[in-house]
Amino acid sequence: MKISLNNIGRRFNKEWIFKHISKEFVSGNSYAILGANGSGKSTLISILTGSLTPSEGEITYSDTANIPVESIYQHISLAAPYLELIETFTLKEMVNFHFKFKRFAYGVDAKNLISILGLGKSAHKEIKYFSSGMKQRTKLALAFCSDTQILFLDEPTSNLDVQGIKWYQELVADFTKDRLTIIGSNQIQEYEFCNQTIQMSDYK
Ligand SMILES: Nc1ncnc2c1ncn2[C@@H]1O[C@H](COP(=O)(O)OP(=O)(O)OP(=O)(O)O)[C@@H](O)[C@H]1O
Repeated sequence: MKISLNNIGRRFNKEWIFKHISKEFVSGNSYAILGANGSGKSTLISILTGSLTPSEGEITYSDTANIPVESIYQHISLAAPYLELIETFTLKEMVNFHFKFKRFAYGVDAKNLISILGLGKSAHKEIKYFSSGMKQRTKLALAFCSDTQILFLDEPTSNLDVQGIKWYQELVADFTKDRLTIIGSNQIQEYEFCNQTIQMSDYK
């Protein structure tokens, strides 16, 4: 899988957030999109996931053939602060619902996903009663454990404690092989495994 950006720029009203990004993102690699608060990391991720259009430039997705932007959602997983879980579902219902649309990664099923999460005791608790860290773990586990070629993580360790960060790093080791992983971050512990970095300040 390859995502190609050709001279991409995005503005909101008259303010250009970034300009002239030309870059290829290729499976088997992990990319960290880095920059200060408000520098445009989440905006770039929204363009890469196909949920926001660029103001200028072209984005193309290709595997064995080109994939139209309207279909790319089938190939991606995303965990991000602005992506909400369904609060009235229990954890078990949330997992079952998510995997109506995505397949489980190799070797994972609903039962051991909840065990990977370490939330077996909360399987029948509604998400609205979860702490912010429990919600973040749930978002991450759903994204990592889906059988998708592209994994997007925006601020993946927000709300995680020290143990949670270690748990996140174990998921990275277990579930990013052969995938295209793209992380929006300004925390080293989230992206130190990435072999490529993109600095938003280079595109102002
Ligand atoms: N829908 C929108 N309308 C207007 N401005 C927007 C919109 N979305 C984002 N912006 C602006 O774009 C800029 C980049 O925001 P973005 O959320 O991409 O930054 P970020 O690098 O992800 O920040 P953070 O590290 O704080 O999450 C900010 O100035 C923000 O106000």
